[in-house]
Formats: sequence, structure tokens, C-alpha cells
Amino acid sequence: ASLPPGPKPVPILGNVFDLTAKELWLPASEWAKQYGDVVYLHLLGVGLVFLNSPDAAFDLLDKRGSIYSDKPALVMAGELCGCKNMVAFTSYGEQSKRQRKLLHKAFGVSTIPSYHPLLQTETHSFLRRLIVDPAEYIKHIRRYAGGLTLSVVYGYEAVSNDDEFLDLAEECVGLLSNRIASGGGIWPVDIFPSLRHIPLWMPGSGFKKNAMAWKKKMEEFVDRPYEFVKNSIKMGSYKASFCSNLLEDASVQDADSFEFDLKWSANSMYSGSIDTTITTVSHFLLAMMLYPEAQKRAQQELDAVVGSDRLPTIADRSSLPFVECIFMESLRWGVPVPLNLPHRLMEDDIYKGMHIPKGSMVFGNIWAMLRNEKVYPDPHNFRPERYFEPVTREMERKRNPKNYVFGFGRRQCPGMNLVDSSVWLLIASSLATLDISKAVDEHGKVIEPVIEFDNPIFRIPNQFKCDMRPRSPKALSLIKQSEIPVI
Ligand code: HEM
Repeated sequence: ASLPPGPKPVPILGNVFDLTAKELWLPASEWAKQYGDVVYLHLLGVGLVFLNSPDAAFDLLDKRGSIYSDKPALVMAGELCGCKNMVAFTSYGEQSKRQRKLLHKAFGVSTIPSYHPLLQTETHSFLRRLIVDPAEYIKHIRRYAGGLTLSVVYGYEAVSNDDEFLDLAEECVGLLSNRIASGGGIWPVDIFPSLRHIPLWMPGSGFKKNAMAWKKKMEEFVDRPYEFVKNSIKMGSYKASFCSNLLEDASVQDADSFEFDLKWSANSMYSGSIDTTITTVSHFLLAMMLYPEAQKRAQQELDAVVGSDRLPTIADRSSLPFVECIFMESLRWGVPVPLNLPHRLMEDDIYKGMHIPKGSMVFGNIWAMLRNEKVYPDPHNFRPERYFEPVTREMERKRNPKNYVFGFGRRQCPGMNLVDSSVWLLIASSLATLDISKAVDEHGKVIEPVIEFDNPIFRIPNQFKCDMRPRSPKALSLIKQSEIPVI
């Protein structure tokens, strides 16, 4: 069988550059139009495979998950910086299976309601921060996602903005996404592994010195919050959390590596939740600003169902079909992780007569799937009402963006059930209380947002100008009244 079709290899280093280019999903989707559902590209001895349709992604990443669930072994990020034990980086095998079992135990559909009160508290704090300083919305989303994860995972309540764990976590997530995994996590030492032996006194060894410092930080980030949980359990005063629940559940503690698995899985959730939440919520804000009719319609629905005397809760969800459409369309239109995270193929494979070589890095092209005009007519526009159009059951399932944005098969996002509640609540609560519109300059002129995407993995719109204010004096007092004070 021959290799899947694809573009001609570009000159060696040019190709590495291509891989780390901004918005790689755009050229990848052009290749999809030209070459079809499975596109192959060769890069310095490694095959890159793009799966451009749901069928191809499910057939391989899901149905053949036993060979498509490995992760590329990254020398710099994994080995030198110590990230290889984080769930998103662990190679497929016993360790990754044990870690994912712990994550499922904590974040399976049935456990999510136990987090509802916490989601509410964090959502309200987010709204309070947002109305004080709307221009810094990214900072507030980061703080929201961080605070939520610290409490869900460690039962730790951040009490101030300069909280030591929040600071440590932000520093480490920043290191991970801006330094260690920037440019797709590919470093010269990943291409020329012998560079790992370069002595520290030699020019060009700077990456190794950095790696040593970063590794130390990452380990601190893994150990300290975990020690906090263990100490609080010892002292007898703690809040139920992912860690405490599992530490008290003898049925999951059979492996010798239990503690190791637990503390690295816990930490992985922190890293997994920040950029993804920033992307998703930024796109929601952007859409509300650019499509005011959709915003109005959702607000009318909320006013009719929830009224103006209280904030929405998860219990209102089934009575708010249009808000649901806004949530789904924000995921579809935003495409938070457009090329998924790469999976590594563990054995040679044949698919529809094409030979896919062992060791290939396989990307699910979620961008192409969610911009498919056959499933989503007028795909570049934010049109939440599209989900009201009557279709067959089969199509109903097929067009639900939640089936794609969280990835595929055995590496699918373990946070997806949590996100389904947390981001929904954040969207519903923001719509109920805020008017979101384009900012206006000092001369009263509307500022058109400039939207660019610099991050190669997560489709995060660079910070844009936006106006967010309480919809009414009553909305303002609801935000202010809700539970704990602003911190
Ligand atoms: C806000 C929306 C989020 C989106 C769109 C999202 C999306 C994704 C995607 C696309 C993957 C890769 C799946 C694959 O390789 O096939 C992933 C992996 C992962 N996500 Fe999420 N995620 C979100 C939030 C979260 C949250 C809140 C958590 C933690 C509580 C989390 C934890 C993880 C972890 C640990 C992995 C690695 C799984 C593995 O490699 O086995 N994510 N996520």
C-alpha cells in the first residue's frame, strides 16, 4: 500500500518551521480540500498525518485506539523538563491507563453535580472581578480556571489574588505554554537527541540550564499542593476534592505507584484547564460582541425563565435551549484546540488501502470538521440557531461540536464533563447579568476588534478591546450580593 497523499516535503528546516507556524490548521485544511480525509506529510524522518473528517478520526483514533493512543516522546519537554509524567505527555501504557482511571473516577458524569456549588462560587467571583476591570478579562478567566481547579483538585481555596499556589501554578502553566511547549514543544534537541549530552559550559547549552531550572519548578508545582492535601487530611480539616476522595478510596490504591500517579494526574488537570478555558471563554465574549442579536435573544430567554431576582443555576439548564445553542456554537466557532493534541501511532497500519507508518504523529483536524459547510452551512459565521434546524437523529449527533472539540479515543479530554457544566454556567451567568459590546474610544468611536492568533496549539484570540457592563442596576446588585467578597 502507498502512503496517504499530501503536499511535497518542503526543505528540511523550512518544514520544522511549518509545523510550528501560526494557525497551522489553515494550511492543513487547504491540504484537506486538495488531498482528502487523510493527508500525509514527511518531516525529518517522522510522518505527520492529518485526519480531516470525523469518520477518519473515529475510525483510527477511537476504534483502533490500542495503537493510536501513544504520545510523541519529547526530549526537551518530557525528559529534560520532567513533564513526561503529566497526563497529556505520558506514553500509552500502564501508567497512562492508571492515571486516566483516577481522572475518570473524579470527573465521570455522575460526580459532576458534587462540584456544582463550587462552580457557582467561582463563576460569581469571576463576574465580580470582570465588572471591576473588564479590560483584563483574560486575567480573570485565568484566575477563574485556576481557582476552580485548585479547589476541585486539592480542596484548596485561594484567598487572595497573590495566593502562593495560584502564583506557583500561573508561573508553571506560563512556563509550559510559553517556553517549554511553545512552538509545538519541538526543540532542536528533539530533532538531534545527541544534543542532550552537550556539556553545560559549552555555548548552545542554554536550553539545558533552562530545563534544569524549569524541571525543579514543575516538581515543586506537583509536590506542594499535594502535600497541602495530605497535611489537611492529617489535621482533619479539609474540603472534599479529587485528591482527598481518592486518598480515602482504598479500591483505587492497589498499585504501588498510587501516590505518584495521583499527584501527577492532579497536576495535569491544572495544566489542562487553563489555556483551554481561556480560549473557550474568549471566543464566547468575542461572539457576543460581534453578534449582538444572538446575545439579545439569549438574554430574553434568561429573563423569561430565570427573571431578574436571582442568578441562573445548573437547574435552569434544560429550560434554556437558546443558551445551550450559544454554548455549543461558542465551542464550534472558537475551535479551542484546532489540531487536537498529537497522538503517536505505535505500529504500521493500513487504512482504506493507505499505509500509515509506525511512529507517525497523528493530528485530528478538528478545525476542518467544525468548518465543514455540509454539516454547518455558513460555517464561518456564529449562528447558534443552527442547532434548532430540524435534522435526523443521526445528524443531530453528528453536528454536536462536543463530539469533536475534546479530542478522540483513549486520550479524549478527561475534563470534558466538568467543562460541560462549568463553561455553560459561566456563559449563562454572564449573559444574565452583562451587556457585552465593542469598546468605544474617547471620541465615542466604536473600536473594531483586531483578532489574531499567536498560540500554535490553542486558538486563543490575542487580547481584544471589549466593553462589558452590568445590564441593569439590579444585575449589578445581584453580582455584588452573590456570596463571598471580591478578592
Ligand atoms: C475548556 C475546554 C477544554 C477543551 C476544549 C479541552 C480539549 C482537550 C483536547 C482537545 C485534548 C486532547 C485530546 C486528545 O489527545 O485526543 C485534551 C486533553 C486533556 N485535557 Fe482538556 N480541554 C478542556 C478543558 C480541560 C479541563 C478543565 C481539564 C481538567 C480538569 C482538562 C484536562 C485534560 C487532560 C489531563 C488532557 C490529557 C489527556 C490525555 O492525554 O490522556 N481539560 N483536552
